[in-house]
Amino acid sequence: MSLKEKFTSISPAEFFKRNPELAGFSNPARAMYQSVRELVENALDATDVHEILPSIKVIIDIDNQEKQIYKITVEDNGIGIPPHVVPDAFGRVLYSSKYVLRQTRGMYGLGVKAAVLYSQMYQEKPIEIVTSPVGSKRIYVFKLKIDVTKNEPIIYERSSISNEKNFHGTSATLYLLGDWQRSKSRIYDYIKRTYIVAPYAEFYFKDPEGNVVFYPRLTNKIPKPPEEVKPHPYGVDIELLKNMISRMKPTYVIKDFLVNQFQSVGEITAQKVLEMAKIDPNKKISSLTDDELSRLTEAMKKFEDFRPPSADALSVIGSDLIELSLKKIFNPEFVGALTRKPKAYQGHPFIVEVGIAYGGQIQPSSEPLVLRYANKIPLIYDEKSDVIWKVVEEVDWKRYGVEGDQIPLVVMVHLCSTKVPYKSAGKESIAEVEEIEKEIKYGIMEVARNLRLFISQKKKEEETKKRMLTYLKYIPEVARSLSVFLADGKKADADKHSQELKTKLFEIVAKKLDLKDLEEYKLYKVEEL
Ligand SMILES: Nc1ncnc2c1ncn2[C@@H]1O[C@H](COP(=O)(O)OP(=O)(O)OP(=O)(O)O)[C@@H](O)[C@H]1O
Repeated sequence: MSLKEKFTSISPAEFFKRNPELAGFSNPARAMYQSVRELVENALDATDVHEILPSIKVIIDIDNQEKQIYKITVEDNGIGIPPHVVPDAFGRVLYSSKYVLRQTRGMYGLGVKAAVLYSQMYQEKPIEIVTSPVGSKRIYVFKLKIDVTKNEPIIYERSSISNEKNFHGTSATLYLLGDWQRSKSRIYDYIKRTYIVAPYAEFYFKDPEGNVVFYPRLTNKIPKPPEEVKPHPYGVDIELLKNMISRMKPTYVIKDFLVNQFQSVGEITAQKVLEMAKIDPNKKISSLTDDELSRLTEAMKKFEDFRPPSADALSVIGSDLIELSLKKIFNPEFVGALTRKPKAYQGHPFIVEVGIAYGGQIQPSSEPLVLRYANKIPLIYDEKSDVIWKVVEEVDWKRYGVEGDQIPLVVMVHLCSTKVPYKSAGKESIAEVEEIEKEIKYGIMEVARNLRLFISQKKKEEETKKRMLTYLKYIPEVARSLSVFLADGKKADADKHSQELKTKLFEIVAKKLDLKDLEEYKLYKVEEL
């Protein structure tokens, strides 16, 4: 037995090739779903974040029936990709344009590369990218794979053609070992739920069985795009400080550095923080010792008077769009939505939005249908381990008037943040961060109160209607008896009195019951009641 270990290091590409499940590629069905997701999310980030109304095409074909190899193409009308970055964007793990403080669907610089790695593990065709940046006179075509050991792209083909029609956007085609039957419902769900929060987008989807679904654009109103922001002092650590300092002029003095490079720090605040950290405000950043950096980090965390992190980096969906979509998709009786005020956790700003739909054509079920979203991405898998599910499950829906074993209830929650605390790189569930959990709870309670009002109003109306219908049965009889009494045996008078009395009695009862819509009842025929 040897007591010696052999040490080596591996590249990030090798790491994710060895552990594909960490990025959501645990089996052919999940891999197929995840690949569609990564491509669609990149397509949306390339459009709505840049105020382009998205037109997105997703086409899945079977490429080799026997081996179950599928061809997945996603095409967008986004900003396109400059040709010199295409190889790295698709062929170098942890290469991204999204490592900035701004809300985007992408975060890790991994998604599409994880799909390429999985793709090349079970079949030989490279990924094909066709792209043209906005205003470009050429359309660029690339075919590439990833050199797993070196974590760099291997380019098989690079060419370009003239861009006659001013096309801008990107089309990416991947071949991969998949399982359509087992991923079908999730992929359909994913596209539909993506559309629910992006009704300003249009989606064309063709599945490998040849079925086509088209989701039309419902509105041209596109939510305000997120802006890039500076870091907030509550979010710093020693490494972040060192990293920022290494990219600055060495002669920069620490006070100016704090004021100019962070949000929520003015001259006076900087002065106070530096006093707390016992650092000379005029000291050059390049000469700060490790000990001083550590004291500074602590002071920044402890200082209580910073303004909260700016929400400019966030882009909400908005309550009107949420309501519009829930109405259109579920055709409910009640719909309500709200966007909460910005809050922060660990220096990261976040906003929670909630939408509730109830009744109408919603399919009743023993549990509410929970639609979870993070930075506009629908989360489909791992529902039960998500903080949103936990909060919805803890709500006592009976308190809000939702009763019965089968309830027609949809609860949608959207969390947007510059840093969504996902539980894994596959981005399927959100961790339990106390501040976020609270916001979700308050958001749901607020909309649910309107639902309670609606339900109790509806109940009252139903009860009133029942009572009215009961009175309607007696009115003709009472009117007839009274009219005979008033008419002293004259038949013509009796008929006249009866008619007048009926109208009068109807009015008295309706007034007493505070009925608004009388026309409905006038149409009832007593014999039918
Ligand atoms: N359709 C597209 N249009 C424009 N740029 C794209 C497109 N697809 C990919 N990119 C660029 O390639 C980069 C890498 O994409 P990738 O999916 O690997 O990671 P990401 O989206 O940055 O993060 P994540 O791993 O969280 O998805 C993106 O940051 C983006 O700049």
